[in-house]
Amino acid sequence: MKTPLHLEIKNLCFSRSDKLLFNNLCFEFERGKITAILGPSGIGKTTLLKLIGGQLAVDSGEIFFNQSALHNCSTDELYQARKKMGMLFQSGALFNELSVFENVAFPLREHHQLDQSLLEILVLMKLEAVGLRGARDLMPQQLSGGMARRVALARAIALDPELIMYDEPFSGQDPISMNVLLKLIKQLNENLGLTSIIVTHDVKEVLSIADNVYVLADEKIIAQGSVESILAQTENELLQQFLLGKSEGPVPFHFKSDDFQSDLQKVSR
Ligand SMILES: Nc1ncnc2c1ncn2[C@@H]1O[C@H](COP(=O)(O)OP(=O)(O)OP(=O)(O)O)[C@@H](O)[C@H]1O
Repeated sequence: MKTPLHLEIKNLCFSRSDKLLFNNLCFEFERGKITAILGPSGIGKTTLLKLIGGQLAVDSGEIFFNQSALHNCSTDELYQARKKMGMLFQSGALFNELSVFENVAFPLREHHQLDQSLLEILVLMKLEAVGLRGARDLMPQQLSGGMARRVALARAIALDPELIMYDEPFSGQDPISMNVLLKLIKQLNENLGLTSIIVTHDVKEVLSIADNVYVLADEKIIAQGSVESILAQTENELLQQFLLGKSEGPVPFHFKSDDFQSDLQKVSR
């Protein structure tokens, strides 16, 4: 028997400022797996994460989390579901006026009435998981970019989420920090039994840890499946251009415009 999906999106349609982003798309996220969402800039990857997290509402379509409908649930049900989701957003800034310890403690204080010793144990466990227990007393300004990202990750897992969504977790990282983060995401996924969704432009890197991949372009899913099956689609020109980052291919260099000659003739002399 097929294991029930952790998260399922059916027939999603969504527009933003009159621009159609998703035209009847379906996604399946298996429990315990890492799924990468890839696609050119502005295609709607961050928007998809916001739809899953309920920060945006679908125009039409259905979203099921643990087989419960999120697209038409009450505010309280959405709040309960969101407690099971961790998010690490691109701009996932830490609170500058709070220490590393207090940043990680923040969601625990917000959602639970814990006594101080239990709170400390939980925070130290999360910091240990990202290798930064020794940095508990530092302030965010004292951290490198990579360390700050790891503290944000410790904060994202503070409430023991089932699902974690990463938006561009590697942006601005040097190669060493990038590899540390990749390893960490994979380890957390395995050790905590998380379902992970990663939106990123770092194609090669994310394919090294992902189980499944969706590639978006032109309001559609142009490829989906295991990493192996995606890489094997050598005849899919659009996919290849995207995966290999080629400047030549189906994705045009020129923004849609009128004929160049007639445009030049219109220039008043
Ligand atoms: N608050 C907003 N109001 C209106 N339109 C928005 C808003 N935020 C984003 N958009 C538009 O929605 C589209 C999708 O944006 P989104 O950030 O989801 O793309 P993306 O694929 O994540 O891009 P990138 O890879 O550059 O981060 C873009 O055309 C963007 O201009």
